[in-house]
Amino acid sequence: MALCAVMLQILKSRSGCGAWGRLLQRQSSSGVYSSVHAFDEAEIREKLQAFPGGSIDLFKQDSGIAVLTVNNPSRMNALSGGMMVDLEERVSELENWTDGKGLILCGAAETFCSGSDLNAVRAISNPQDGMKMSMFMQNTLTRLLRLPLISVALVEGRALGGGAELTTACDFRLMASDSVIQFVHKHMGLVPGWGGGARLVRIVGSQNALKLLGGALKVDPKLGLQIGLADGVVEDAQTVEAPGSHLEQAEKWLGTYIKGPAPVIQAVKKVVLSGRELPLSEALKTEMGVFGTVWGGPANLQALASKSKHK
Ligand SMILES: CC[C@H](C(=O)O)C(=O)SCCNC(=O)CCNC(=O)[C@H](O)C(C)(C)COP(=O)(O)OP(=O)(O)OC[C@H]1O[C@@H](n2cnc3c(N)ncnc32)[C@H](O)[C@@H]1OP(=O)(O)O
Repeated sequence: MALCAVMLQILKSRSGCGAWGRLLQRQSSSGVYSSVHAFDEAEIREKLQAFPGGSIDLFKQDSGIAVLTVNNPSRMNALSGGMMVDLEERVSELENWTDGKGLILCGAAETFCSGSDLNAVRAISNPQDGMKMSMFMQNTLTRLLRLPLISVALVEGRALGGGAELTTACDFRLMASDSVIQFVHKHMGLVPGWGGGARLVRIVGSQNALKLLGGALKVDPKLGLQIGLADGVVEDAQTVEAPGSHLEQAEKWLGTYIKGPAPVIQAVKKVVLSGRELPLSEALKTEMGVFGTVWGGPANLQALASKSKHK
């Protein structure tokens, strides 16, 4: 009887209508703030759209890897208000990409992102608007990190301020040899507001986060690797050792972790995501629900039929 109940839960979670299915759904496609928090998304969206320029470009590939590009090179890929809205829309598109497995977030013209566009920042430099932008960006970046895709930020050139925060909204970070990640917020009389502070603590620990924010330290690849902010270094395309462009190297690096069918890779991300975000008892239940989506599934049955050995 107990087994029947468990099976029922598995079947419910497969159809996405069980409690755990709902939990996962909520976790992956919702941000932090809603109308309950007096967050009026339409209002801030309209305000942000008054500051156009640049774009966020999405290129979904047959390989299951999408490339999301911050594109505003004349301003070192600073994020205009319009680009913030664009980013939210691209994240929505990715949430609905059933064949997706991986994501590379990069900047156009070999630099990552110089933070928010200072022209827009100057125009909305009052606490109320700042907090509304913070809620909007926290929602978007939380949803970016929660995508059922394994994501990597490819950092070339500079990732400054909000740009440094963007890098923390990916599962991994790869740095080009001359690149720098710098939380310059202190120099701007600010602290991170796009969720980058909270995420940074989880990535590098509170001691390192305090040093990076308090000192506005420049993180080069060596320091990045040392403190765990960087997960790898891409070689310059001109050097003999470099196996292709930075983007090709990032795709190859990511390829190791996304080999396999999309439902399995997405399940891997969901299990790690729930382990990262939920209390243990909830994470365990979520894991069981996700397990139910792949157990007896096509990839599982094929592997069982082929009597595979893992030598
Ligand atoms: C702090 C948190 C935060 C938030 O929560 O909103 C932010 O992100 S505020 C923004 C933080 N970022 C900055 O303050 C970056 C300021 N810019 C620089 O330090 C430099 O421009 C740098 C290092 C990115 C590049 O220096 P470089 O000498 O190589 O180039 P230029 O300075 O000549 O830059 C070219 C061109 O881009 C414009 N630019 C660069 N960054 C921004 C930006 N964030 N917003 C708007 N415009 C930006 C720069 O003004 C130049 O324009 P030009 O018309 O040619 O003078």
